[in-house]
Amino acid sequence: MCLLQEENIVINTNSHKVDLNKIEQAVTMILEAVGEDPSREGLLDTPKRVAKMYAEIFSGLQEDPKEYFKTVFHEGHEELVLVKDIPFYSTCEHHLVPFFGKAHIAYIPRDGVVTGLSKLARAVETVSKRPQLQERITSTIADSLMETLNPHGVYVMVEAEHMCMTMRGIKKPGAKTVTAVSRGIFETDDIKRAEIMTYINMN
Ligand SMILES: Nc1nc2c(ncn2[C@@H]2O[C@H](COP(=O)(O)OP(=O)(O)OP(=O)(O)O)[C@@H](O)[C@H]2O)c(=O)[nH]1
Ligand SMILES: [Zn+2]
Repeated sequence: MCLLQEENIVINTNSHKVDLNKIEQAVTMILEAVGEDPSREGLLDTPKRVAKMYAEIFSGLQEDPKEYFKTVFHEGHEELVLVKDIPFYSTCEHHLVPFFGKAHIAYIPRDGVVTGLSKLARAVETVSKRPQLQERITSTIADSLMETLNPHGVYVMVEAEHMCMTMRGIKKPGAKTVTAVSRGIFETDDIKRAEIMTYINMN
């Protein structure tokens, strides 16, 4: 999230600085390099817009998803909690094009300690807003939850379509990548894992 904009530096809530000037110069160079004329009317503000866009889509860099899980409630609930179909948009670190889809996050609280439901979605948002790999989104969320709430187990599944596989390269629109990470009890308990799959697939 952007707090301040002074001259050409955007300062995020985490004090991470994004140098808008530098991005603008780079975008101008890219436009020139591909044979465009950056001074034509339609492109005049493009470097500025792209710089603002990068500040937004990479705002999760140096934010820590674990911060969200400090919001806890003592509810005595020791059964499954699942927030599913959390939409996200991220950026493939290899090609800097989007990949997007849904995340499903499940955990079984220990000692009745639960976190706010929205915090699970906030963690997805933070981790997505970085140059990323789908596998890393999945494991970072699972490990952050394990380290902060110390639940009996965590299961995270991410389904996504990668535009580097659809609009370019191999060009396979519709191909979906599914990544899943099990921690704690979900690593060993096949029935508990199967239960989550049932809930995830349920309308
Ligand atoms: N494991 C993993 N691979 C990804 C992800 N996003 C993109 N990739 C892959 O990263 C690989 C990069 O391969 P390279 O051979 O270095 O790059 P490239 O020549 O552009 O590859 P092609 O996409 O096959 O044209 C590609 O196979 C992409 O599909 C991701 O989230 N996880
Ligand atoms: Zn890619």
